[in-house]
Amino acid sequence: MPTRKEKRLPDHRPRVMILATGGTIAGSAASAAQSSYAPGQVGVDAMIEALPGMRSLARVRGEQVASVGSQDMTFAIMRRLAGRINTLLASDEINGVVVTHGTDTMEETAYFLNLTVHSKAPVVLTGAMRPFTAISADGPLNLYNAVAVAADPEAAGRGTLAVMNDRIHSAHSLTKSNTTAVETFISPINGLIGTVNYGRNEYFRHPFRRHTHQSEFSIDGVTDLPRVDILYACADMPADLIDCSVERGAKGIVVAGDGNGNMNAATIERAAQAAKKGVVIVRGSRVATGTVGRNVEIDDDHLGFIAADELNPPKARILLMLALLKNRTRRQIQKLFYTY
Ligand SMILES: NC(=O)CC[C@H](N)C(=O)O
Repeated sequence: MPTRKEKRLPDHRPRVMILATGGTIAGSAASAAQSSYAPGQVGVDAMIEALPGMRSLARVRGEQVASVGSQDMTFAIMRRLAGRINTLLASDEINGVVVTHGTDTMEETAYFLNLTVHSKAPVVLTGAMRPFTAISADGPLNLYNAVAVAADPEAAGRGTLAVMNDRIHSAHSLTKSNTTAVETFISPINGLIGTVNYGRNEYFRHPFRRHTHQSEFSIDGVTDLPRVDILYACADMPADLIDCSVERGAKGIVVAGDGNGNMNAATIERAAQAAKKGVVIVRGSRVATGTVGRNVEIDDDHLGFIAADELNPPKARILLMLALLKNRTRRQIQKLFYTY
């Protein structure tokens, strides 16, 4: 029996746009076995040229949106990406989009796009842990697999995805778990969306939370996002970090709490005062797995805090920034954390 892909005639191949932003996938080192390298050096056309086999999956074009290591990713670039993807997918000329991206903040851009792209068409982030020039570079196969998923109608309606190391992750669950290993990405909350093996895709589930075409968030006409800081909790945390953020103009603070979103008594007191003044305090966790629930050891109802539920601190920050674009009550903001 011929497979679905073998039956496709060449001129019926789906059209996939690769939007490149830099990262290790475009990284270059002086030699093939060298741990120091510069991310974001190889252009999108060179990456496409290096993978002629990709053309059997899709008609592929590329655009260079940025050339940064993703530690330098900005909301300005994310907004530009979201705008370009919305335009491309509204035109019906593109069936799916791949975004090449550094891995450091891939989960943040993936989650931002999950909330601000309004289309069912596949949007797939990918990257690499080894530079383009390395021995056993992982980028080419990741890119090949990402194109296979972006070209696949079965990937549609599953929100923004990330394809790394043969795995398909949802933007909601994806997180980086190792500083250097190729198997760095995990989906610890709701599990994997699927797997992809040399362009053969298998899906296990749809994301449980709202995304993309169901999202109520829009960045049309938005030039600035409100400042939201992340404060990392630890034993004997200095409580005046809260005051510093408020003084610098933060409209919201996500505390990467210890354990189940905890912080010491002094920080709770300063955070409660900030909350009374209108700053939105979200309790997340510095722990990589598990959720943060309301009113466990901290009385959120009384203190006016929000629980991050399934979102890690950087994603909680993004949801809060978008939520603060409109006047919303604490109750409404908490509901967003249960919804997205
Ligand atoms: N593996 C990577 O992509 C890390 C490289 C770089 N720090 C980035 O995030 O772009």
